[in-house]
Amino acid sequence: MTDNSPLPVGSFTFVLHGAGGDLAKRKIIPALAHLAKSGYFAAESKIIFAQREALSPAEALAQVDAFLQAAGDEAARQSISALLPFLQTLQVVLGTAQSCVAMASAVANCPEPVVHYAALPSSRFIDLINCIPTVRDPARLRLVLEKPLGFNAKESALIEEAVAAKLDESQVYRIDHYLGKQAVQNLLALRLGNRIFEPLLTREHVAHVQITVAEDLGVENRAGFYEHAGALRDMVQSHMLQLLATVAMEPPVSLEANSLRDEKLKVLRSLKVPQVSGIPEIVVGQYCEGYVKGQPVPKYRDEKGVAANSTTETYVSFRTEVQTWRWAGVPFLIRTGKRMPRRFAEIVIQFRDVPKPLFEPVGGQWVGNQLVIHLQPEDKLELKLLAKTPGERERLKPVSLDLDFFNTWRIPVRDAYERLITDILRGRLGLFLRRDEVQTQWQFVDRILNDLKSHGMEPVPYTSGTYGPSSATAMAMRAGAIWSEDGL
Ligand SMILES: NC(=O)C1=CN([C@@H]2O[C@H](COP(=O)(O)OP(=O)(O)OC[C@H]3O[C@@H](n4cnc5c(N)ncnc54)[C@H](OP(=O)(O)O)[C@@H]3O)[C@@H](O)[C@H]2O)C=CC1
Ligand SMILES: O=C1O[C@H](COP(=O)(O)O)[C@@H](O)[C@H](O)[C@H]1O
Repeated sequence: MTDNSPLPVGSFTFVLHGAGGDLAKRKIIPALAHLAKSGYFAAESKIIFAQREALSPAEALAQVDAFLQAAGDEAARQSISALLPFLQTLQVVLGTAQSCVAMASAVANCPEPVVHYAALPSSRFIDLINCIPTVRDPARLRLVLEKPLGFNAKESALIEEAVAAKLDESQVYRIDHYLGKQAVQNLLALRLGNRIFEPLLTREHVAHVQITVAEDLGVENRAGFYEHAGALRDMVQSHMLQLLATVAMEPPVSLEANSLRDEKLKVLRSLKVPQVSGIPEIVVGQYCEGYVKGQPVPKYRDEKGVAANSTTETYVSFRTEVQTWRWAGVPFLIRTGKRMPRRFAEIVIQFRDVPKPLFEPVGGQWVGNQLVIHLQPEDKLELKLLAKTPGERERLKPVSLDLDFFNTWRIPVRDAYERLITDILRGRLGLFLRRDEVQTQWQFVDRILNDLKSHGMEPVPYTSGTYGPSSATAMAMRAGAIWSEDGL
C-alpha cells in the first residue's frame, strides 16, 4: 500500500465562479470537499462560492447536497460539510458594474494566491477577466479556465487577448480534465520512464493507433451548451487531441510544463485534416432511439432543449496522421460518441505483423501485438502478445500481460479534478494547456467543421446502444483497422 494523499499547501483563496452550475456541483465542489476532508487546506484558506443567487454557505451546500443525492453520489455527500470552515458565498452577476466591486471587496485581505476558477459558460469569461486586477504575479493571482475556450479559434483568440492584457501565461490554467486522469500520467510514465516501449513507437513498428472515448450517457441537461458544441468542439478539440498529442509527442527535454507543451504542440501542428470529399476519412453521427444498459433511451432530437431538426453531431470518428518522420503514414483513428453501449476510454497501439510468419495463424487470422492503455473505467495497461499453445502444433494464441494500477498500488484513484486543483494550488502548470496548444486545436477543428459544412455532410443517425454509424467500420477498415470494443 502506498500513500496517495496530497501534501498540504500554504493558504490560498479559491473563488469558484459558477458555483451553482453542473460542473461545479458534480466535480469541482466534491473535489474541493475531499481535499478539505483530507486535511489538505491550511486553516486560514478561503473558498468563495460566487453565484448569481444570494445564498448563505449552509444554503449553498444544501443545494450541492441535493444535487449529489439526485446524482446518486453518496461518497461525495459524505465530504461536503468539510468545506464549511473555509466557505464564504458571494452574489455575483457577471457583466454588471457591481460584480467587479463585489469581487474586489470579497477577496480584499484574503490570503494569496487568489485563484479565480471560471466554471462558467465561456461567453462569460471576458466579463470575469474584466473584473480581475492587472497583477502579473502567479504568487498573487491565478486564473483557471474551463474548456472549451469559446466555440472556435476566433472566439478563443478574443478571450486570450483579454487574458493576456491582465495576466502572464504562468498565471493561466486552461483545464483539460483528461490530463488530470491518472491513466494519462501513467501513459507519460510508460513512455518516458521505461526503455522498452519508446523505440517501438514509430512508423516502422506501429500499424495504427486508435483512441476511443465512448460514453453511455446522452446529452443529459446540457443541451443549451451541447447544441452549439457537438462532439467535435466538446470532445475532439480538447480531450481527444490532447490524448493524441501525449501518445505521439517526442520525449521532452524535461517534465517541466513548457517542455511538455512544446512537444505536444509540434504534434498538434503536424496533424493531417481528415478528408471529407471523395472517400471520406470522417464519419459524424447523431443518436436515435435505442437501449443502453437495457433501458430505453430517446433520440437526441427528443432530448430536452434540443431542436427537432438539430444537426448537432453526438458522434465523430476520423482518421488523421501525424506528419512527422516518426509517424508519417501511420493512421491515427479517433472516435468519441454519446449513447454508446458502455463508458470506456482507451488508446490502442496496434503493432505491425512479424515480417515473416513462421507459426500457424490463430483461427486462420493473424493478430498482431497490441499495447492497450485503458483510461476508464479501469486504469490499466495491457500488452497483448502471442504465445504458443501447449501440444505439438506450432500454433499461437493471444495472451495478455496486464498491469492493473489499482491492484498494484491498492489505493483509490484520485479524481482528475482533485489532482488538477492541487496542481493549481501548488502552481504546477504541466497538466494544463498553453495558449498556442488551444489555438492549434481550434484551428484543426475549425477546418474540419468548415469542410463538413461546405460539403453538406450532416450526421448519420445511429441506434443508441451501438458504437455509432456502420460507415465508421468501413472507414477504419480502409485504414487497416477494426475498432476495438474491449473497453474492459
Ligand atoms: N458540465 C460538464 O460536464 C462540463 C462542463 N465544462 C465547462 O464548464 C463550464 C461550466 O459548465 P456547466 O457547469 O456545465 O454549465 P452550467 O450552465 O450548469 O453552469 C454555468 C454557471 O455559470 C453561471 N453564470 C452564467 N452566467 C452568469 C453570469 N452572468 N454571472 C455569474 N454567473 C453566471 C450560472 O449561474 P446560475 O446558476 O445562476 O445560472 C451557472 O452556475 C463551461 O465552460 C463548460 O463548457 C467542461 C467539462 C465538462
Ligand atoms: O468535457 C467533457 O467530458 C465529459 C466526459 O468526461 P469523463 O471524464 O466522464 O470521461 C463529457 O461527458 C462532456 O460532454 C464533456 O464536456
